[in-house]
Formats: sequence, structure tokens, C-alpha cells
Amino acid sequence: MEYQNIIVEKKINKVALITLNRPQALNALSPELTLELATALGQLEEDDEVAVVVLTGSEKAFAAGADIKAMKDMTYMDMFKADFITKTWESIAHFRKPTIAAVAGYALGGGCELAMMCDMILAADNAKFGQPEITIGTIPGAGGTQRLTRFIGKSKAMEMVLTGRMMDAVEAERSGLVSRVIPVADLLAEAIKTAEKIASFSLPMIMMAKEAVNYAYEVPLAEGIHYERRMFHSTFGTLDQIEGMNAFAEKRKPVFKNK
Ligand SMILES: CC(C)(O)CC(=O)SCCNC(=O)CCNC(=O)[C@H](O)C(C)(C)COP(=O)(O)OP(=O)(O)OC[C@H]1O[C@@H](n2cnc3c(N)ncnc32)[C@H](O)[C@@H]1OP(=O)(O)O
Repeated sequence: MEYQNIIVEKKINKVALITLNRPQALNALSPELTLELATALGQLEEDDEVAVVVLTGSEKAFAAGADIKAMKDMTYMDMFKADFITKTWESIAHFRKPTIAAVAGYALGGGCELAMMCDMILAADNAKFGQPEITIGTIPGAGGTQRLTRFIGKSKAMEMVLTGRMMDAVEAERSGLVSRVIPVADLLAEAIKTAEKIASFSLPMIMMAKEAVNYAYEVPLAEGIHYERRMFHSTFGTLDQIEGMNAFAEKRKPVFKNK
């Protein structure tokens, strides 16, 4: 399928790369772009040749937020009727295969929120994260007040949301927002390498592991532990558990069948 605002590439080793591609607007997330993203993710979800998705932007901007120019004249009723943000944006949060945000440059507002919807964030050393919505007379609307607070805690989240202050990559790593900081020139290669590593394992296992970790954000600890245990038990009903453990015992590489 042809897209205008994103580039979708299937790499080797079961990795797909989605590049946000509106450089003239620092990858501002227009309704057209987010619809294309949701459509592409829908296709990649069904694609057996893809196990992991890497989402990236340009060196200057992962994404500078929702498209302010497209949004500025909308009324309350427009927003409400369109259920603005949730419908298409959340597709990345609901995607069942692992996702990696490779963030260079600005990840602001909706850009930061989109990165946080991914399963992990790898940051280039020039990355800047922020929720500057307060500076344009609104507040985060795609999970910024909720996800950012869970990642970095109340005090820092409050400071960022209430002042619009940006966080650099080093502070973002120290605060738990990103898993690693990488020189900008190496970011994409490193993100793809990480994706390939994940994709080399059993697809059902990586999907279950993702689901179990995400469950930690939704339920009390005891319920999460119970859920994890039941999922762990269920892995013993798969051919890949048999293969993985036998391969270990036989000192050979496992050949997973995704079954
Ligand atoms: C999803 C929600 C609900 O949470 C809401 C949001 O996301 S609201 C958006 C939050 N984001 C922002 O407020 C950031 C806006 N952008 C900036 O502050 C600056 O562009 C910058 C600091 C990221 C970069 O500054 P600079 O290098 O000086 O570049 P600019 O000249 O400002 O930008 C270049 C070009 O891109 C256009 N642009 C940038 N961001 C957006 C945006 N969010 N929406 C629409 N267009 C954007 C900017 O207007 C420039 O275009 P031209 O005017 O030159 O055509």
C-alpha cells in the first residue's frame, strides 16, 4: 500500500520499520498520518513475516506532537464527535507484537505520547522529550499525564506537564523513560539489531511476555503475579517451550516454529 506520510519497510529477520515522514512539519501527527499509521499497523499485525516493529522519525524530530495547525480551529463538538486522538493513535498501544520507538530529536506532546505507547524507547543522544501542551493552551490528550507519570513519577511528570520543560536523553534514561541512549548515527542500526534479537525468539512467547509486562500497568500486584503464573503455565502447552528447553539440554540452538 502507498502512504504519503509514513514509510513502511519490511527488513530481513522479521523486523518492520515504520518511518514518520513529514519533515516539513517535524513529523507533526496529522489525522492523515495517524490514520496511515493505524492502517499500516493493522496490516503488520496480520503479517506472519513480521514479529517486531520499529517506529522512528528523522534525526531532527521523532514527532513534534499533534498537528497544531490541523487542530487549532476544532471545536469541542468536533473533538468529541471524532473522539480525537484515541481512535487511530491508540493502535500502536494495542498492537500485539513488540514495538520499539527509536527517538532522535524532538519527541514532544503527541510525539512523546506516541513513543510511550511503544514497548520500549531507545533514544539518540540528541533526543528531547516534552509535554509542551500547556504552552499552547491545552493539556496532553494521548496519555501524557498518565503514561509519563507511571514512567518517571509524579514530581518530574508534574514539572514537565505544568511547565512544558523538555528533558534530554541523559535525563530521560536516568528517569526511566528510555531504556538506552545511543549516538544518533547508530540509533537506527541499534534499534533494528534489538528488534532482530527479539524477533529471533518464539513469536507467541514474545507476545505473551509483552502482554504480561503491560498487565503490570493495569492491575494490582497480586493479580498481575497470578496472571503471569497462568501465562507461564500455558507456555508448557506449546511446541516452542519443548524445543527451547530440549535445545538447551542438547547444547544446540533452538529452532522455534511459533507454535
Ligand atoms: C496530542 C496532544 C493532545 O497531546 C496534543 C499535542 O501534541 S499539541 C502539540 C505539542 N507540540 C508542540 O507544542 C511543539 C510545537 N513545535 C515547536 O515548539 C517547535 O516547532 C520545535 C521546538 C519542535 C522546533 O522549533 P524549530 O526548530 O524552530 O522549528 P519550527 O520552525 O518551529 O518548525 C518547523 C516547521 O514545523 C512546523 N511544526 C512544528 N511542530 C508542529 C506541530 N506540532 N504542528 C504543526 N506544525 C508544526 C512549524 O510550524 C514549521 O512549519 P512552517 O511554519 O515553517 O511551515
